[in-house]
Amino acid sequence: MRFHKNLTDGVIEALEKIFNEGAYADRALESLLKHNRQWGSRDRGFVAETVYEIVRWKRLYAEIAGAASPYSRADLYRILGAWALLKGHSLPAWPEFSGLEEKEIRDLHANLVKQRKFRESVPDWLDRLGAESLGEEAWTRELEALNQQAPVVLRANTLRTTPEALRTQLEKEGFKTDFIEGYPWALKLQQRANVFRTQAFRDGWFEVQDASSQKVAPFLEAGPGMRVVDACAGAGGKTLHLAALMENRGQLLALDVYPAKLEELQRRARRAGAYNIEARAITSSKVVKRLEGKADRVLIDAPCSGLGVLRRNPDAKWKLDPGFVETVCQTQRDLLREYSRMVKPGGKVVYATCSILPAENHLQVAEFLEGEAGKGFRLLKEEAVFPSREGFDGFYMAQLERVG
Ligand SMILES: C[S@@+](CC[C@H](N)C(=O)[O-])C[C@H]1O[C@@H](n2cnc3c(N)ncnc32)[C@H](O)[C@@H]1O
Repeated sequence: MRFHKNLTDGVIEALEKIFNEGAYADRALESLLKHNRQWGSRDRGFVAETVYEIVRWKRLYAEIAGAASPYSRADLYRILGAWALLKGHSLPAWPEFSGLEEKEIRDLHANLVKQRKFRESVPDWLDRLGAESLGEEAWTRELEALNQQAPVVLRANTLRTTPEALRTQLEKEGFKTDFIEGYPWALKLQQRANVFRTQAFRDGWFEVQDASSQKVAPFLEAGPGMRVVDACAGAGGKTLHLAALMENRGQLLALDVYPAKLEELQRRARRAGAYNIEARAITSSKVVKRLEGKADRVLIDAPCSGLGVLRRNPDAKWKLDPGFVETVCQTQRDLLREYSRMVKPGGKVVYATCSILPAENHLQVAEFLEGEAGKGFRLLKEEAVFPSREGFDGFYMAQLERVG
């Protein structure tokens, strides 16, 4: 591979924003690519992949490069150089890479990877928390899986098409996909690509949605004609799937505390041809109170640590802290208690997270069921999805029935 200075400068600019200014990796990249429209698709691919690789393996490469936060440009270039040498690329004779010796770097690497926290690049606190929560062996396995690059998975929107017709259409547009056994609406791209420019996307034939995430809406068993509340709807990943499963019939209320997310949801709903969705911002506790005992189904896709989706958001490793995990657990506790009341007797609630931590998952549900608010509920089924086993994101879902 030949390095081009304008591209490596772009990589360094994005890393500075992500590591030193706390920018989200996807946003930093989006803005960089927007400002460099002259880059061709290969160049864009190089920049995006290099940034994500370095974000994913930050701790390992920073240690090898002897760089400490906040990183100077010289630090970041040394990190980039160490990454490139370990990938087998030869470095151009630029002053930014001077002093980087391949043998020395390989020796340092061989030594560091003996420790999981360097090999898998995680902060100490997270490594401890994961090992304490899941056990050493399971945590090692999950961390390794969470550091793989995620495949691009689409969900065929059955309000507009079928998985088979979508596959044919995408092939016509130059994108090869495979069905995934056990995931009826999922198509996996054979090669990573930007599918948002396709006619199929513009026509609302699919959403990009990980295979594990596609399990959540069916878990709620919502059908046409029901009154369904998606209590933490965000930009609507699960809401759109629910609308399709409800065949556009019945009422689907999408709630969230952030109106901007709901606006995005409404844009997506129009494209998807989902017409039974009503988006409502939670501006006060009254919004939820008025719905008490009214819904046939309630989905609580709770805010969480996001530890199950680190493959997609590797920068979360560096942005999370123990305080955030504690706060989010408290929020989950509150939401489970308050939002479950929206379901009517005989109705069902699904509590879901994209985390693999028991404290956010089955322990949270067990605590709810033991408490006062959980007295009228019973657990019908639960499923924990682990990236090492399924090859997709980590998720958890529990289906509860209101019996009293
Ligand atoms: C895991 S995300 C939901 C993702 C979304 N369901 C999807 O499939 O795309 C959690 C959502 O909960 C929202 N949230 C946070 N606090 C909330 C609260 N108190 N009540 C309702 N929603 C909340 C966040 O804004 C975020 O959109």
